[in-house]
Amino acid sequence: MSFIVERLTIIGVGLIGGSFARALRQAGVVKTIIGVDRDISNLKQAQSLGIVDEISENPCEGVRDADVVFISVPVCSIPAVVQQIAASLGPGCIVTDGGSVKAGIVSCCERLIPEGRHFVGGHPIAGTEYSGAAASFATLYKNKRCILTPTTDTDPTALALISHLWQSTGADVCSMDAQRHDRIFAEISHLPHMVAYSLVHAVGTADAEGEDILSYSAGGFRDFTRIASSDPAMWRDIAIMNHTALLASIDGFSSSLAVLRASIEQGDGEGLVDFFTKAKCFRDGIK
Ligand SMILES: NC(=O)C1=CN([C@@H]2O[C@H](COP(=O)(O)OP(=O)(O)OC[C@H]3O[C@@H](n4cnc5c(N)ncnc54)[C@H](O)[C@@H]3O)[C@@H](O)[C@H]2O)C=CC1
Ligand SMILES: O=C(O)C(=O)Cc1ccc(O)cc1
Repeated sequence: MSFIVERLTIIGVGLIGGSFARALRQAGVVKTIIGVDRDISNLKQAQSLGIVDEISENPCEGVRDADVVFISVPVCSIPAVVQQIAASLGPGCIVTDGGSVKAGIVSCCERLIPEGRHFVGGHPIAGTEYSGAAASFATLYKNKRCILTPTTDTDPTALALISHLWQSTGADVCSMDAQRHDRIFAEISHLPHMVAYSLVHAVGTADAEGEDILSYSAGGFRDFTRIASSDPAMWRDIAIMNHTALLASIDGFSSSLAVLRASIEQGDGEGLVDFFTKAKCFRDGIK
């Protein structure tokens, strides 16, 4: 077996960190995996499930002698974790992350990483509405995209190693500018989560007569709103950190909804068919 990495530390052994560990272990490319998490019961469960070999509640202790550190905690906590561990990173150590927002994280973390250590921003485009180590699984990243967001300061060897690790999980790796990443994912991921949360919120609170409206939900409502079961703290952080791009996406969505509302108000059947046909074409074109 040829290891690419001797010691990998995962800070935040939840769905994303736990799945990264499981996939790399299955691929046989990492020798020892150390898990760090502030939730000790989650951490012990990760160890008993064989996701990590060693555990620590102390991030500075956990990263000692690590070759690679993967940070998979909610996005607003990522720079704080990097600040906490910075002085404990050994020479040549590569720090990377799996956060859903990139520009703020990359600029903060590049500033925080000491000389001779490296940072590479990343985001696997795969997940579920579940959280915690027990929800993780080895095939989460198989045939899914993973986006890396290098800058002109990124060390090419560090970038190549992180890319190789993600490829070992079965992911298709590509690189993109962090600002562009945040604009794209505001539209295709963050907006849909906001719409799903607000739809369920609206329908749930519209039940003034106590008619238990939600109990009548059919497949369409359930399919469309699955992601509204996602972790609220994770989505609070994403909404706050990507607020500029997300507000622009919400405004675009509001305009689209206003066009639809006007067609309904005016009884404009042709306008409605045009609107639905255009949307159906976009949807049917997704591979
Ligand atoms: N859930 C999803 O579908 C996806 C999530 N992401 C990103 O991955 C990251 C992790 O998300 P999940 O794995 O879903 O969350 P999770 O809730 O399953 O796991 C996060 C873990 O981090 C721990 N944690 C939180 N703050 C910490 C801190 N300051 N120090 C140490 N441990 C801490 C929690 O106890 C938890 O075990 C987030 O940044 C999220 O934006 C990226 C792609 C998909
Ligand atoms: O559950 C789903 O379908 C998701 O969309 C998961 C997801 C959540 C956040 C990301 O940054 C990427 C993927």
